[in-house]
Amino acid sequence: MRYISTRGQAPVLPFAEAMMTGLARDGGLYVPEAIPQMDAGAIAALEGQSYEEAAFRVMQPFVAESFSENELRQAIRRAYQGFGHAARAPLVQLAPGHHLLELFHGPTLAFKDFAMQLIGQLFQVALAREGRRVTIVGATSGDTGSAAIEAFRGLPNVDVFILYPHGRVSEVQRRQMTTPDDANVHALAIDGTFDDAQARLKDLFNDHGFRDGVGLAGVNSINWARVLAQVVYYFTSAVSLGAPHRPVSFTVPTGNFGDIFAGTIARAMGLPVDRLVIATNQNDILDRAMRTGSYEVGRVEPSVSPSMDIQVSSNFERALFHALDGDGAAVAQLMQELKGGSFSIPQGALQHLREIYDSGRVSEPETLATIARVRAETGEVVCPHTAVGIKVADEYRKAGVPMITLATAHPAKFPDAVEQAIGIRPPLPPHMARLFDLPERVTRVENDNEALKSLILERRMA
Ligand SMILES: Cc1ncc(COP(=O)(O)O)c(C=O)c1O
Ligand SMILES: N[C@@H](CCOP(=O)(O)O)C(=O)O
Repeated sequence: MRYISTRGQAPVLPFAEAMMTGLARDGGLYVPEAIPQMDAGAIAALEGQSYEEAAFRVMQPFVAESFSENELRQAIRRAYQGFGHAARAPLVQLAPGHHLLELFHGPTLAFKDFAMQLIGQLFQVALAREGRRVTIVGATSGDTGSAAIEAFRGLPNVDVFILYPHGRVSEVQRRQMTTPDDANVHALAIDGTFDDAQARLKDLFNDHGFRDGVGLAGVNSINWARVLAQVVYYFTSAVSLGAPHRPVSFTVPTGNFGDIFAGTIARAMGLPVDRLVIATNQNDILDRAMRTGSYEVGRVEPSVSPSMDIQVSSNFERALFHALDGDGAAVAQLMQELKGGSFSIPQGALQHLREIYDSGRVSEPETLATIARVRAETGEVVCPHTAVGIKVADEYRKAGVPMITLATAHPAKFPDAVEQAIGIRPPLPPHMARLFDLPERVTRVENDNEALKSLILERRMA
């Protein structure tokens, strides 16, 4: 399996290289040249298997040229052994025909752990094999950062720099990033929004001299390996509700479009997915784009679901690439137009996207009201991102097609929002009991590439 860039001008790479590279050298995102297929028999055979076995079967064709079967199995075993639930990604029924897929049983309590724990393992195999070291720089609206720090802290051949928007993540999220005392971990609070952090990260990748000099690697969902690991739970949850014998739909709280794009890959591999529903908070660029065909960047407005406070949604580029039949030049042209603030999705591509995705937007009062309603009706306490998903899912539920809403984070990561909605502060699990007692270590940085480059050069342990 070879990986190509969505902009068509970067070297074609095998899986391990695409994983270590992050952003393609032409500014695009790596995608597989072809999507491996799973027929109905292979999908049905996932029934009753462990999460680890399902992960192996789903991912192996994508990575076979880079990792042996044994390397992949070991990496998967190590990645998920620390999860707090035997099923890894359990399903809970919310109402008849509506299920929550709980993706927050990993060490940092958000769905990011599924991919980050695995790529932490795969990076170690690849780095040891090549005797290399890398400088990971990540941009986060709260959850990617803590998951990356947890996966890479203390490793001798990796420095981790995480950029988060100052004052725009929850206190639990911030402390998860600022309290680890490992010398290779650097939390950086940028003066700006998540979009600014992500733009600076892409600038670093597009500065080839700097990139090559520090061995820059990325663990945001610009990294194909992040998307791949997230494909697995679409299969395991759908199979436990009757796939491949009946279709299911998914509603996905969406920001950078990585998680829902993983669902798109599951569907392209042969999983019978009826609808993939994009759920946004008030930062609703994706919902507007689906409704109007115009992708227009607005201001990032802080919300009670801060991890989705995103306007420039990285992985939408991957969806466009597929919708444009793999025309890298056309994608590059749209991304060029985006520098001016907007582009129009070509009509054929928009039609293709609408065949796969529905979308909805949830306001702040609606998010809080949904947390309260779910608590009253089911006893479940959900995080604000999950509440956004549940509200939109309810608009698209259909008789005979189970709806699975992705519960992307644990409510204890967002105690202020949950308390505002239901008057309860959900407790942190025991392994995080000391979070509020530990000293914080963070550096404020300007929203400026030269300042950022100097800081990284000064701090890395090369
Ligand atoms: C809790 C939570 N929910 C939803 C999302 C949106 O996921 P994606 O960016 O993959 O669309 C994020 C972060 O991105 C998140 O941290
Ligand atoms: N919500 C994310 C934003 C970054 O998304 P990624 O999936 O591209 O890493 C976060 O919590 O940081």
